[in-house]
Amino acid sequence: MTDLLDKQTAQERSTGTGAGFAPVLPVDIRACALSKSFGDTLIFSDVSFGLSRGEAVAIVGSNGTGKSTLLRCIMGLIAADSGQVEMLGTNVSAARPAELRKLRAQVGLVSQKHNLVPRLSVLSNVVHGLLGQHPGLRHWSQALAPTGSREAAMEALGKVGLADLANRRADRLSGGQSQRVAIARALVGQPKILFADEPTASLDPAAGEDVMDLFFSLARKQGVTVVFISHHMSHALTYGDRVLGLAGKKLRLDTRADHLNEAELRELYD
Ligand SMILES: Nc1ncnc2c1ncn2[C@@H]1O[C@H](COP(=O)(O)OP(=O)(O)OP(=O)(O)O)[C@@H](O)[C@H]1O
Repeated sequence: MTDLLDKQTAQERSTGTGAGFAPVLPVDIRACALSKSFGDTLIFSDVSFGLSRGEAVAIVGSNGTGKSTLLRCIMGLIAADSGQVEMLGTNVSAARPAELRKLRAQVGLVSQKHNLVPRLSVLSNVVHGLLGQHPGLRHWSQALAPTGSREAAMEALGKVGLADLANRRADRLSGGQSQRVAIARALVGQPKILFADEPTASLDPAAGEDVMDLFFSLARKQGVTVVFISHHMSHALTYGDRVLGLAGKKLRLDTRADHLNEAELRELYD
């Protein structure tokens, strides 16, 4: 579980001071002894960790070690076979559908394939980020959305530097622009937790760096707790406060990023 040092790291970042005693922050995510198999194939077992408010944690590991599966278990998109997940004080594993919907409205996701609706405008795609809070047709298209929602979506687009592309169809964007729209969509509802599954996988190195910088500067400004999967060791060490490593069907690593170097991280892949 999260130690006091990790809590102080998150607090130091959120206050920007790094000085004095930090109050203990709430634990936003607590995973306890999670195990998951698909059929007869065990993916991982006995995975436990906790994340404090405002912490950024990178999940790393070789292909197929179960990083995405772990993320989906934490988010309650699939059920773990055993163990428990608590998110923002709700027991995800035992939550009723209405509780899960309420929880998901406080959570944002940026995935590898940004999953925009291609034939809709950029602005409508960002308005979709409010569907968790306002289910229904009014938040399907910007033309139907209430003024407040349209304004929130425009503000989010402004933060990612794409306000001037609000009316462009999403399928006319470059990969980097699409991923920025996906970030705006994830942030528009002011989530408490952001999940990102290899957010730079489809981008060239320069665009990937830009997207990571933008994603983390916005997330940190808003004090959001971030869980991200990355195959880039430098990203894990630069943007994560902590690194969780999956290998051999177990959580093999749970270490502060500033206590790790790339060579140590590479050992996880041997
Ligand atoms: N719905 C599913 N049904 C059966 N097997 C699955 C399912 N989803 C994932 N798997 C398997 O579980 C294992 C872990 O997959 P997962 O996508 O979680 O790994 P990963 O670490 O995220 O991989 P990568 O780094 O390649 O993205 C893989 O062997 C995958 O084929």
